Amino acid sequence: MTTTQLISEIKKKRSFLCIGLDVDLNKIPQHLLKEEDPIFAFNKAIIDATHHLCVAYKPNTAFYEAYGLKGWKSLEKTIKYLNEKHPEIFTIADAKRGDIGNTSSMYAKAFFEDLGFDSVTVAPYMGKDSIEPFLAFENKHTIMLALTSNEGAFDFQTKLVEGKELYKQVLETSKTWKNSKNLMYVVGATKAEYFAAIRSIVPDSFLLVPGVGAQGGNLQDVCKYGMNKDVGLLINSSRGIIYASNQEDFAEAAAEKAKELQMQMEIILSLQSQ
Ligand SMILES: O=C(O)c1cc(=O)[nH]c(=O)n1[C@@H]1O[C@H](COP(=O)(O)O)[C@@H](O)[C@H]1O
Repeated sequence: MTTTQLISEIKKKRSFLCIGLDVDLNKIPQHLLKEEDPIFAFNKAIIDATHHLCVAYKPNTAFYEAYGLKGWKSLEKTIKYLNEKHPEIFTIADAKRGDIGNTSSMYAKAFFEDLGFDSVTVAPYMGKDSIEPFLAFENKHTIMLALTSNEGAFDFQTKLVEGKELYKQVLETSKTWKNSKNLMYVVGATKAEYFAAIRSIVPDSFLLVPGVGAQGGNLQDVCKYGMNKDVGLLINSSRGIIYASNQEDFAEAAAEKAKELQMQMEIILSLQSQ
């Protein structure tokens, strides 16, 4: 999917919500465990109930890898279902990969070609040659960690390197890489006070913003400093939406939570256009 298509979908749906499909068999309604593929059954019900409210889904691969081959098959079925039924929805493989060049090329093939995701998350620690193999894919997007939502973000990302915070160095350097137009960045919703500084370095890039909901990030604060002329934000919530109920009504409960966020986004978008 191109960035232009993503922007037009945001405008159409009046939403920049991304729903995280982080499926934990201990948290899903127990009646689903009777299904042949409980993870896919859960995802399908969530997607069917929420697809009109969001513009992206983000399965975090850890939640599938943890169940071995079965889990990977559930991930495959989920992305296939999304691509066939909702090709207008942006898909993110949250895998946080990145390795020496030839290995990164294989990761990129796995997520972009074999599975058919629109994007994949990567970690920048190994530098340029670990990220450029992902960027080489046309109309695919590489979402690089910039300033993460967790407490450990302060261990390295905000430390001064040659007089400048490391996350700023990462953002600036990444702009010099080949095909950097295919980059998006992860910035945690819990770090709202950093958005203005981040936008001054990457004014036009999309930011994937996790940390709203279960981690306590605030949507209004993020939008105030993080939005650009194209919106430029994908706000992710995983547990806050998909585990709204663990009973038979789980999909409707998830849709209600998604609707709450979408309505707040609609208000923010209408204020922005005034
Ligand atoms: O790359 C991510 O998506 C990510 C980066 C980050 O800084 N913080 C963060 O929480 N995430 C992911 O975003 C999701 C957040 O889930 P909830 O806290 O349940 O909404 C998880 O899949 C995390 O792995």
